[in-house]
Amino acid sequence: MLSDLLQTGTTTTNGTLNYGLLFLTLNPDIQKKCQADIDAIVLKHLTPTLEDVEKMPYFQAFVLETHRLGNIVPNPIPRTCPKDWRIRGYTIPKGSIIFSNHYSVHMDKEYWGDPEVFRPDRFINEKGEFVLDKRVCHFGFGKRICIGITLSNAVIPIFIATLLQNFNLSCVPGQKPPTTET
Ligand code: HEM
Repeated sequence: MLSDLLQTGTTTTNGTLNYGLLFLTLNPDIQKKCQADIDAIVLKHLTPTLEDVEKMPYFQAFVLETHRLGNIVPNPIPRTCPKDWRIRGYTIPKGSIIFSNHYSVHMDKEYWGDPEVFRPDRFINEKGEFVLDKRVCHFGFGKRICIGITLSNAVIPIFIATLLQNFNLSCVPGQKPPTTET
């Protein structure tokens, strides 16, 4: 059980942090806007807290966009249908293996318009507020949703906000910039 928690928790959190730092490095303007959000709320000699993060609309939008485009768990654990199930005119027979496809939801062109673009502003409304979009389903759904949500939602923003408060991230001069291709 402990090894399950360690494995599921480390690869996902580590992967999301890697993507977050990569997106910031490749998008200096977005990085500056995140730093402006952090500097407006957190005094220089203090470390950002979760309460602080809740007051940073652009930074929250940046974290959600990292989950969307990072697609750390594109095809989660398959599930077995426990009984015949009818949904929207379809019958799913008992015993069917169900695969959900988070990647297709996160990259749906019809819904997002420009899914390939890293654009935190898609989660900011006209009043400048952060708007959570439940289409970003990186933790899964329903009864078997990820049990590490609270931990990840604390670790990821605080880790990145603390780094951004103290450092600027940039590509190494004279070297090819890193790529988001795997
Ligand atoms: C960014 C970080 C994370 C992401 C994106 C993520 C994503 C997911 C997803 C998509 C599922 C499958 C949900 C479903 O089937 O509908 C899942 C399940 C799970 N996650 Fe996470 N996870 C993250 C962090 C963590 C952490 C930090 C832990 C533990 C400390 C953890 C423990 C688990 C466990 C044990 C399950 C299986 C739950 C079950 O089957 O009932 N995850 N996670």
